[in-house]
Amino acid sequence: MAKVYYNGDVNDQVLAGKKVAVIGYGSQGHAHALNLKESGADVVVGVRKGKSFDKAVEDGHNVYTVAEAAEQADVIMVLLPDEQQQKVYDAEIKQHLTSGKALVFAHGFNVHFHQIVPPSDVDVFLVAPKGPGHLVRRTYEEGAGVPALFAIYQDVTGKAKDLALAYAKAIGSARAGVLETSFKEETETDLFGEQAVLCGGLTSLVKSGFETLVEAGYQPELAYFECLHELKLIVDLMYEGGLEGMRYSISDTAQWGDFVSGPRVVDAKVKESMKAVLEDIQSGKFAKDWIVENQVNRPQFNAINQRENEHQIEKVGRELRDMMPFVKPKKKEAVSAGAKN
Ligand SMILES: NC(=O)C1=CN([C@@H]2O[C@H](COP(=O)(O)OP(=O)(O)OC[C@H]3O[C@@H](n4cnc5c(N)ncnc54)[C@H](OP(=O)(O)O)[C@@H]3O)[C@@H](O)[C@H]2O)C=CC1
Ligand SMILES: CC[C@](O)(C(C)=O)C(=O)O
Ligand SMILES: [Mg+2]
Ligand SMILES: [Mg+2]
Repeated sequence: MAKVYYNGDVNDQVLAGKKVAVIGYGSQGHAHALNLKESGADVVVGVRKGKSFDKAVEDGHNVYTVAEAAEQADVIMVLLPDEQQQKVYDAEIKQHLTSGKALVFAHGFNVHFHQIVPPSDVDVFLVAPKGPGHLVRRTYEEGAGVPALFAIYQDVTGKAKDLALAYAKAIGSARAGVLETSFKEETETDLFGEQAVLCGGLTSLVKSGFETLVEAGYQPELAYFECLHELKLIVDLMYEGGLEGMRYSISDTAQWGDFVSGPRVVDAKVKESMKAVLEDIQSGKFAKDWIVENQVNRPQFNAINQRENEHQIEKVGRELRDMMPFVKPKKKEAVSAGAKN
């Protein structure tokens, strides 16, 4: 079994006396900055002026431009959108990466795909929570945490591993378990997971199920409950007890349908498609396409996003969720076009 690090395995002292700059105050940024601060770390936030900046000030942080934060920090955690990182790194971070500092990421995309080439005299590592930033924050507040991966790309000081683990502990992840990986493995598995299963696979499965029922004449509200709302309740059981734990709670009829119909829907062809998705990630094709899409101001991303938001399942869902205040996002985790913090 892989070595899993927990709080008791971590030497906190390596973070003592170091200033951490959290660059970006979105989904991950706000969670890291608040958790680090409450764990006793010396934190500053670096972000451009706007909603995120104002929110970071409101949350009680010392907030600077990216360049000012990078200049004063020993540990620089880059929590900007992947597609923005190279530009901001070149303009505001690179010149402040003096010898012996640490450059840190929550996802290996830019380093692995050579968009950012760090200088050879700094530590470079990643601490990647395996969950959305708002849950990194929420679970920390509840006394728990989101598991994380860490990977060392460069260890100049000889302390990179200790520092990565101390960072992971300070954001709450060592309460749940921290595993060592490489930049390559983290980047490729994270991209695969979100595309094939967690986000892309799931939204396509949910929409296909919803459309199949509605096109067959069933009520959209019923299709929403069956194919989307109840999913959380089923996934919660899988989260707590794996597939077996979930199957313990469902009826034997459902379990039989799971066994005989599940593989008819997600069949060998789907697995072939998953392999093709993985190959595009491994070859760098996905990364190249995404970088180019951003260079031309995201025409496809924006068009698909608009079409998705107008799908019938979203309209029905908004109406139904308005009637269920208890499913509303906690605090300010609301869906909005603006800052994701
Ligand atoms: N979302 C997640 O839960 C996870 C993300 N990650 C990784 O974490 C990193 C951050 O992602 P995520 O938290 O989703 O990012 P978000 O999009 O939620 O937040 C980005 C932040 O960066 C700021 N920002 C954007 N562009 C600039 C700029 N040009 N100059 C200065 N600040 C800028 C935004 O400010 P503004 O409000 O002004 O736009 C915002 O505060 C990525 O590497 C991602 O892969 C890893 C695990 C999970
Ligand atoms: C599943 C999506 C994710 O990889 C994540 C929350 O871990 C992301 O990039 O946001
Ligand atoms: Mg992920
Ligand atoms: Mg990801």
